[in-house]
Amino acid sequence: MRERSLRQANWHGHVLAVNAPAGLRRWLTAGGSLTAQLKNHSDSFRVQVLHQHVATCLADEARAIGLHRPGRAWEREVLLRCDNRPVVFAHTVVPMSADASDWPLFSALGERSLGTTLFGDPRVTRGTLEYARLRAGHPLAQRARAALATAGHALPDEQLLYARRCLYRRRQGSLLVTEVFMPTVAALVPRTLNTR
Ligand SMILES: C=C(O[C@@H]1C=C(C(=O)O)C=C[C@H]1O)C(=O)O
Repeated sequence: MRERSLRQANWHGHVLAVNAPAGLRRWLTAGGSLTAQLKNHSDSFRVQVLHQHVATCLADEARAIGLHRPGRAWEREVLLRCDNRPVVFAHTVVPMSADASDWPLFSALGERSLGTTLFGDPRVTRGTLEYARLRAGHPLAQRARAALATAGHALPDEQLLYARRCLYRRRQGSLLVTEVFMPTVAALVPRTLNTR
């Protein structure tokens, strides 16, 4: 049981349940596209693709994407960088049952933001946001730390990581986006005259 609890998070429907610091809470609860928000808080924004491949989905996301147990899914993991500093580790899964017509742009995204294909598409519906504080043993916390360490921005082991996830649907397909926010995101400042 202990092993299971370390590798799975308690996802809550209300951000206050995870007791996130105020500076993070506003990001966790921000509506609309995270990409658009981050672009408005930086002079340069980049999606660094870590990988996009077939993998076994995580234990605490199987049911969310309609699987009875962890199974194969398309998995995309990226670091979102503001002014070249990684601020969000994002993990997206699409069940293999989805076909190309459900998410026509997903497989060829490259360094384009997934958000640009979700927001503005009238066929996409967005579910409710869920929030969690990830223990150090959660696979997404481990992957986020590894990605940050590789990028030269290692986090102390005791650093708490807060995440949110949201289920998107389009035609017969589902797509689950989980975003792990780095503490540095709280220091971003809006660009008031951003004309991009
Ligand atoms: C869902 C969005 O797309 C963002 C970009 C992602 C990507 O390119 O893989 C993943 C998650 C998001 O942080 C968004 O911008 O809101």
